[in-house]
Amino acid sequence: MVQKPPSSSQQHPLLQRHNSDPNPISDISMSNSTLPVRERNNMSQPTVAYLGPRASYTHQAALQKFPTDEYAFQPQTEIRDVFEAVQSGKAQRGVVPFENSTNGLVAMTGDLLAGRYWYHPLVRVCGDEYVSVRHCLVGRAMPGVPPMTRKDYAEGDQDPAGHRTEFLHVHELYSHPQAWGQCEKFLGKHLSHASRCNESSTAASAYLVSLEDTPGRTLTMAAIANPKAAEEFGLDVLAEDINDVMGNQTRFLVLRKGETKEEADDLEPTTRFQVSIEMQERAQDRFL
Ligand SMILES: O=C(O)C(=O)Cc1ccccc1
Repeated sequence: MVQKPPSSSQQHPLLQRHNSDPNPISDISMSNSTLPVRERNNMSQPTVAYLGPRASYTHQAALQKFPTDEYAFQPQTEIRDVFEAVQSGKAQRGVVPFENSTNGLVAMTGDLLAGRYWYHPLVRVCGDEYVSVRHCLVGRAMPGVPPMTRKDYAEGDQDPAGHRTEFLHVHELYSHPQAWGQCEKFLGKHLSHASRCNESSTAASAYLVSLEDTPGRTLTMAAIANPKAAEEFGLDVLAEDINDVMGNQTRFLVLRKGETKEEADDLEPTTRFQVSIEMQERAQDRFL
């Protein structure tokens, strides 16, 4: 589980930071850049591929890690597209979500690192970045209805009926599969009637909801995403801070292409059905 402690000595071995990049493109320093920053296509700048679209948590991790005046940022639709961009050399670095403090490994990243999809033999992990994840329910607000706050939500806990009616009109929820498990209390209490649809990222789910303009449908769809995604795609925040655990964090990995095929050949392909801890151990072999 990821919980960024004050000192790395207190970290679980699987979660220790890997910030040393023996082969940096340039000096990779932290930056406090905030969204939104437009992607640039300046060929002279190294490219960072990330799980997009803009305003995803992964975008935020990429912007925290790489200075926006030195790198071009390239959103990718799927996590495997980030691996592909790094493997093919189209991007010099990749950023993917890896694990979360509330509900653990991001399965697709684990699978790709462990070799279940053995198509990216030269991709290596060369750094990491932590992002505080404060999910919101985003969609179209009823006219005049303000966002539900965490305080409203806590007060709801004391309601003997245990249920509230604010979101009965929402029938379809969209998000990245990892987000459901981080918001189970809120969803169980307010949206147990809604069906859940998996999208490639939280920001992609907000974008999808924003595309719906059929009268009578717009209020029935909502997404779990970053408030910046609501802003980016013209949606309203319907409920703030809906993650079960305050201090919810995700650790993102920075990928780069390995120097030689020999490095890759030292790793054996895994079988399809290895359990998560074995995948994590094997994934560790990919760290530089
Ligand atoms: O980056 C995103 O927006 C994602 O969808 C990945 C994710 C999902 C849940 C928590 C953090 C990152």
